Amino acid sequence: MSQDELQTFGLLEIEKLLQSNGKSLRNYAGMPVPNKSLYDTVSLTHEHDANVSKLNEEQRVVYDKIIDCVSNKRHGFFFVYGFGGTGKTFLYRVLSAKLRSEKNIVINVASSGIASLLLPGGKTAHSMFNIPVEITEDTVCRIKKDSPKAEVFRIADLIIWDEAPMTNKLAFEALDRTLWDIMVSVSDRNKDLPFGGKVVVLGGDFRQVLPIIPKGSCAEIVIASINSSVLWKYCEVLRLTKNMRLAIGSEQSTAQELRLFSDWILQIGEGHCGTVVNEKLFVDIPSDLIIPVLENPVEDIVNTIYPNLVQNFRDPSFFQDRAILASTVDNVEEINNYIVDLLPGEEKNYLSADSICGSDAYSDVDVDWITVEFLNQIRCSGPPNHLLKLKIGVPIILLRNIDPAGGLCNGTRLVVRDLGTNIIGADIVSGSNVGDKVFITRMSMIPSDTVIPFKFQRRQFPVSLSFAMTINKSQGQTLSMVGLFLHRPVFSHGQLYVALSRVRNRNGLKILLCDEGLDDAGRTENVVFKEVFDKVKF
Ligand SMILES: Nc1ncnc2c1ncn2[C@@H]1O[C@H](COP(=O)(O)OP(=O)(O)OP(=O)(O)O)[C@@H](O)[C@H]1O
Repeated sequence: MSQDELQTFGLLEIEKLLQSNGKSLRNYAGMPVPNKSLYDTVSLTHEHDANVSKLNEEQRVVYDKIIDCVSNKRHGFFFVYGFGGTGKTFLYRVLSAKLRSEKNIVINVASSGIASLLLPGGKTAHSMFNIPVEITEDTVCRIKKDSPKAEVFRIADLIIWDEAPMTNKLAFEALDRTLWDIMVSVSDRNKDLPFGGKVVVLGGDFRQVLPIIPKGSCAEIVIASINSSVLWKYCEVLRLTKNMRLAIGSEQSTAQELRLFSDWILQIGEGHCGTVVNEKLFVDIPSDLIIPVLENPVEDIVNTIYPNLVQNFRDPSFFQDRAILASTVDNVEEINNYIVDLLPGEEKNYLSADSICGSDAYSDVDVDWITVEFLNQIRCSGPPNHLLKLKIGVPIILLRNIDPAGGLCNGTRLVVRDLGTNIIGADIVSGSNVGDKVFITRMSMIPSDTVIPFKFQRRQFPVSLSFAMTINKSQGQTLSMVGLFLHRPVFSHGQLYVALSRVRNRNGLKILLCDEGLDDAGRTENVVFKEVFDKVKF
């Protein structure tokens, strides 16, 4: 490589890092800029040309509408509504390749870290748009109008936001206000348009888990969804209904079997199958999917999903593609602790350092009363527990986005290889960087749990065991073997659908039902807030 090529290569790498943080070399006076486009326009053109002809009719309609808006500099707000496998990601990739090959700027984000890894140059929406964790009707994103990030949004041609239904509508409204503010200074014509006149494409599936509202009622959760937002009236819903995952590759008989399975899951997602008893919806589970309870339900599901655990435990691929899912954190912890105790090897216990945050005044809480021991006992969603029990060879899941570009985000699964005093070595087993060896250090985490009336921080490794995980945590994961532990039935919209749709075929699914109080053992409760579908207009 010549000196010039080397310099261009180095500058492009720096520019990529800067752009992933919403900045650019152009924002720093005196810095040289690469004399080539950040994207390899030739290979993007090839990628686009190879895939555009494969788009099915529905995908083509969406593609044409969006390209038309961007090419003619018209605003547009779309929702691409399709269940898993209908080719949303494929479509986003073709769109991004087309526009980037023509030097347009495309911002790809997703609500979760896992989904963002599937998008070209994807980031989580919260980090890309600096959306505050605590959000109200008046919130704006933390982006200054004269900042480099604002400049990127000013010139962006398309924003794609995947898995939109799981994000609170207030986050989209905050982005709308922020873009309005940025764009209105460019042209007055933007002042009456949503998102300041940008072309914005949201995507996802309303059958999946909706925004989390701690202890929220059906009405509260439906009202927090994007399709209850004031912005929704500007949105054009574009539907994808053809399952492309099944359409390609499978033999006829297998495809037929897969289709039946996929249709059953969709019916469950929409609340169209089952029996209503006392205003609750129950679904019959086919007997061949049920794990019989012999004595101890935990032992029964572990033996089914992790057969010959102690012998297979050293096989690096054993944990790669399987997990037990449960609806509550208590059940998840019970299963994880049961398994880790069974395994051979020295156990290492890591304790967190917990402390009350800053000098915030809590008018209704006596801070002196809050001891460290009390903080240690708090178990909340987000940070790990005070005590983390690990052994070499166990699977863990990340609880924070550490390095999304390196495949380390909230939801990435790993297998522990080294347990140091201040560092954990692990191999990535899911997502875009499978096989990479990484090191994880402790970090301070502040729970955003609004049920706790004060703020505290926990310094701990941002991981938990992942033999079992909550259904909500599994959204976005693809597994080949799933054991669904329904000791307590699901309690919120979309959970049963998400749990059942983690596997690609029926052979990979087993369900243990032991809902206390249910007379009929072959059934489980399903929760579907049908109101959320009523608000999707076509
Ligand atoms: N038009 C197409 N031609 C060929 N293959 C396609 C097409 N559309 C999608 N696929 C393939 O079908 C599979 C499912 O598509 P994709 O992952 O884009 O769906 P999705 O809607 O994003 O699903 P999920 O929500 O589960 O991620 C992928 O393997 C993808 O490459």
